[in-house]
Amino acid sequence: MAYHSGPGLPAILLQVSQIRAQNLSKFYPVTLKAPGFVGTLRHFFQRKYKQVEAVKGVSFQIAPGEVVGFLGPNGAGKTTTLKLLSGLIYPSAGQVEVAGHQPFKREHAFLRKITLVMGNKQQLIWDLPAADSFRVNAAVYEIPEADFKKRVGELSEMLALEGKLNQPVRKLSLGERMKAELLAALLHRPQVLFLDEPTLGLDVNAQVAVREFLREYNRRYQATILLTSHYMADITALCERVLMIHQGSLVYDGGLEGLLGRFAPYREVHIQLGQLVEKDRLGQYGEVREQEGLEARLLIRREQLVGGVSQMLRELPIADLEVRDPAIEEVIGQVFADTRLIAGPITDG
Ligand SMILES: Nc1ncnc2c1ncn2[C@@H]1O[C@H](COP(=O)(O)OP(=O)(O)OP(=O)(O)O)[C@@H](O)[C@H]1O
Repeated sequence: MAYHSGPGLPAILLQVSQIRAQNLSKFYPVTLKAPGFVGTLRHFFQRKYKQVEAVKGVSFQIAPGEVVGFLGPNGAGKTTTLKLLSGLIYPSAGQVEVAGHQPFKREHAFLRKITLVMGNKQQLIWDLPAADSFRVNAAVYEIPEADFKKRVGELSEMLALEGKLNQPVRKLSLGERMKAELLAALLHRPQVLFLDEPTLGLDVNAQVAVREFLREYNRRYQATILLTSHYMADITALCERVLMIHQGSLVYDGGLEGLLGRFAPYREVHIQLGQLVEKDRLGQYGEVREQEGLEARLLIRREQLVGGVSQMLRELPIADLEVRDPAIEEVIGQVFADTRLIAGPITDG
């Protein structure tokens, strides 16, 4: 059995996996219907189906206590994978094991160990105070009264939600509501957290608060977290390792740094000029991304970097020059815009 060996992972974590997917696939049957009345009639008598291959032969393992980012463009298969891992849907093929259970069996012992939070769905009852919804969760998960009170106190302090739990959920701000959703989802103290866009739509301060809470929750309870987010700041702040999925297939499993190295076909060159140079002239050395006064930022393809930089130093009035990796957001955008980049082995090596 192969284990992930990402950078900085303590050796003890390499011995077991909390989440294991092996050739995991999910195909959804969808009906095909030609447009118009004739199409509807034909569809009524002779239904035609096609398979949407939402997840195709995905394999990975996640060790206890790891926080892993799950990246991919819209429709890539992230939510479907999270639903497979939390047992909401049955796999079409392959194996899946989470916390020692086969998720689709939905055993009580399994449900006590996991939670699934979807940023676009809510479980709290709109017209009731969050505290009342927490009571429902406590009953479902059979949490003893003393533990319940202790956990609500502890989590509401970590989430800075004190004083907010006794008013109807509809009166909370979006950020407070999301934090209350997290509190409800974590009352049974799950070991494995599947988080689908937990910061969706939140303002920057609330995003930071949720991020810090998740980091602290992971540290305090050694919880395993698999997290999707369209905000790269969530991923860079929380995850050393990322999985990237594209059109249902896993295209990358490794460190964030390795993702840059593998997928960024260019590097960023920041220059400080001694005197003004026209943009057209700068453009001869690379793609000018920004130019303001004497400062400019260019993208130069990796294979042309050494030659390009030496030429700039020879021909331009350069006062200072620095070569950096491009921002991870730009890299991801580039990967998804250019699918040729994602053919090849899955590795960060
Ligand atoms: N119940 C369903 N029936 C049919 N097709 C589905 C169903 N659920 C998802 N799909 C399709 O499966 C593919 C993967 O969808 P999924 O929701 O897993 O993607 P995603 O990566 O989570 O996307 P997003 O970032 O937009 O949420 C898409 O093509 C989607 O249209």
